[in-house]
Amino acid sequence: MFSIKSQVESGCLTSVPPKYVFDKSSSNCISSEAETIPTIDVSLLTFGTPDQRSKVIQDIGNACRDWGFFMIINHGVPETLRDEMLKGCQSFFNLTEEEKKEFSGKQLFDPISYGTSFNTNIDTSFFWRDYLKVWVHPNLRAPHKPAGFSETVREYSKRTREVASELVRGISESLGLEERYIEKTYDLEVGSQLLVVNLYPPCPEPEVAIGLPPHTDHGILTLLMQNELSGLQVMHNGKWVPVNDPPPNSFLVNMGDHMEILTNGKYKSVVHRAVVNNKETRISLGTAYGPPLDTVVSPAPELVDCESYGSAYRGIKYRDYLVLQKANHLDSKSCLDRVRI
Ligand SMILES: O=C(O)CCC(=O)C(=O)O
Ligand SMILES: [Fe+2]
Repeated sequence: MFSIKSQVESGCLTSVPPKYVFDKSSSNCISSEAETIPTIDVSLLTFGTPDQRSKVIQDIGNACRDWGFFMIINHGVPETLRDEMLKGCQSFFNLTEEEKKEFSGKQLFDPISYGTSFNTNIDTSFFWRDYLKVWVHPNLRAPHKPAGFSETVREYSKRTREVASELVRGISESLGLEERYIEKTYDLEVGSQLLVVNLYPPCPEPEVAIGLPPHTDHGILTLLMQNELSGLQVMHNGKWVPVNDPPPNSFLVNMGDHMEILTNGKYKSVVHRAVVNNKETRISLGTAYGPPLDTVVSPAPELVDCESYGSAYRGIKYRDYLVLQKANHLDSKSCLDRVRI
């Protein structure tokens, strides 16, 4: 399997090969309005006055309900660490194909896997994307190449995990639950954390290919950052909202399928996609937080309105959900639809 990076760098691609042509026609309506994606100052959760704290919790709740997606600033992850992480990822992808081959995982739960597209065994059209996936919690296993990368991955994973935990506490409160409710009920302290690095090389015909098709993320929430190039689009009120010019040093946060399951649909996972450009390589780094792999997640009883609707999703082991997602086409909310009651 050739990485798309090596194909682009071979200099032979003047058009998109047929295998990479992706039909966007079923849902390609780009929002023309200047939509404002909410921005949350997360430092107020820890350092704000009681009034500022309750206001920010309310803002988080509104952002989760209305968008399922928001940006965070003042999160405490140093800019130098973010830069170092981006450089480390770039250097990883710059290793030779021979060197990277060592990391091409064979199984879904291999601690490290390097590959291209999503699942080349079943993808009907390939995505213009190479990836590196690393399980960084509860056990950290990072690539031993390039030099120094594993230390950066360790530090980045630790610092982003702290931010995610803070956010989950705020989200718990925004639902009227005790601050640590979600964390305790779903054992998040020993939960899974999967780092996904996406590399999207320049594409000769960006309009006919896709970096990542419309999909939702499997975990509870995802923290995402990118190099200076845009490409992420978020589905909002039936239209794609391009995420251009996020505030400097911000993370993008999106609700995953397990947030939708555990809140019984109160906070929905958000469909998003990554488009490509014809100029430069875009890199994005997503960190997905979830429960331990063997935890069965079902809607929190406190959030199930038994009198009217009852549980909207059946309980499923996080591990089984991941298997289900990987065995099927990455396609909007199709995986979540399988656990809906
Ligand atoms: O590249 C992006 O902005 C999106 C990445 C993404 O959606 C993912 O890794 O799940
Ligand atoms: Fe995603």
